Amino acid sequence: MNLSSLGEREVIDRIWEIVGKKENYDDCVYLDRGNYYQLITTDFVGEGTHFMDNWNARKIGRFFATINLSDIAAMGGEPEIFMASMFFPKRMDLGFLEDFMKGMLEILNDFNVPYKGGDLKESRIIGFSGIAIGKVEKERIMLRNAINKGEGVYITGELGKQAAGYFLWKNGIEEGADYILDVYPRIREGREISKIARACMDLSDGLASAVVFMRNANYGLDIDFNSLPIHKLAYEVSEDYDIPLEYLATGFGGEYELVYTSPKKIFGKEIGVVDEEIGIWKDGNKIKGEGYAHFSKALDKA
Ligand SMILES: Nc1ncnc2c1ncn2[C@@H]1O[C@H](COP(=O)(O)OP(=O)(O)OP(=O)(O)O)[C@@H](O)[C@H]1O
Ligand SMILES: Cc1ncc(C[n+]2csc(CCOP(=O)(O)O)c2C)c(N)n1
Ligand SMILES: [Mg+2]
Repeated sequence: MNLSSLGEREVIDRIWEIVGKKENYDDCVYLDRGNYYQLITTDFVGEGTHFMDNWNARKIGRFFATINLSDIAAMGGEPEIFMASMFFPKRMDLGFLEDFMKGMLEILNDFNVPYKGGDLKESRIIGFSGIAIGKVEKERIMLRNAINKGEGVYITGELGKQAAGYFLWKNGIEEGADYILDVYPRIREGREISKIARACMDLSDGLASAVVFMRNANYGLDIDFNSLPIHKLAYEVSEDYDIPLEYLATGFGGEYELVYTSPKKIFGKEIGVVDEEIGIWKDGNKIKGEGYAHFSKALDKA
């Protein structure tokens, strides 16, 4: 059986079956260190899947550091150190590596996170695997499933810009790539949000995936599509290329904004409530889809 007939989530379940014990899905692993939790997260980006070798290397570096720090932000934490393993083909120009490092360090410097080394290997494609370690006060940790009935659902930033960028790029408009890479770690927002909110995740795979991942045994996110903050580029791309706005705003992902539930708004916009009624609703109809999944054929068709 090949991986595309299973899809990303099923493959991860198979991994845990082999281990024989299942860890909770969350943005970071958290370890009890006495009076705080240590947060550990790893994220990989690779050529062909997340970027192409002719894209702006400095922006790829910024993107790479951002997506790794983003998982610390989603738990309400502060990043402390960063490490990176790098894979390069022999043919690659040193200039790409130099520009990549500049971009990566720009983001790390914004949060005073020291780069502590990693690993370097020859490979057929360019790839980067990061490890970010951070910490959060015990009473401020935010978990995906710690939602409570009656809380509001909120989001930082806008949806659909990266999806729009992807389809522009796919249609020959090279600048589309810059929109895909234009993300920023919501560490400062996460720190503020964690003073009040208990449930949060970052949007790597789209808002539809938050609906799947943040539900618990009793409640979930009840989201009103018409209240979503959608980037203007998504409206334009939806119109110009005849791609459903619902898909661009909820099904593609790559925004790395924070979705959180809370008794009150701290940052961003209210988009729904925690309720027994679960889903993203548009004019009485539930929007289909569960977000971006690796190994799936969805993007090939788009
Ligand atoms: N190789 C793996 N082995 C075991 N668990 C895995 C593996 N890859 C991913 N997972 C688990 O699956 C979950 C991934 O869920 P999800 O993709 O929502 O998390 P994420 O790290 O925030 O995402 P992303 O990679 O999209 O930024 C995590 O809890 C992670 O530990
Ligand atoms: C060339 C190219 N094609 C498509 C995309 C979009 N993209 C790739 S993976 C992903 C989901 C999150 O990733 P992950 O689950 O790995 O964190 C998204 C939105 C891209 N960035 N570059
Ligand atoms: Mg995450």
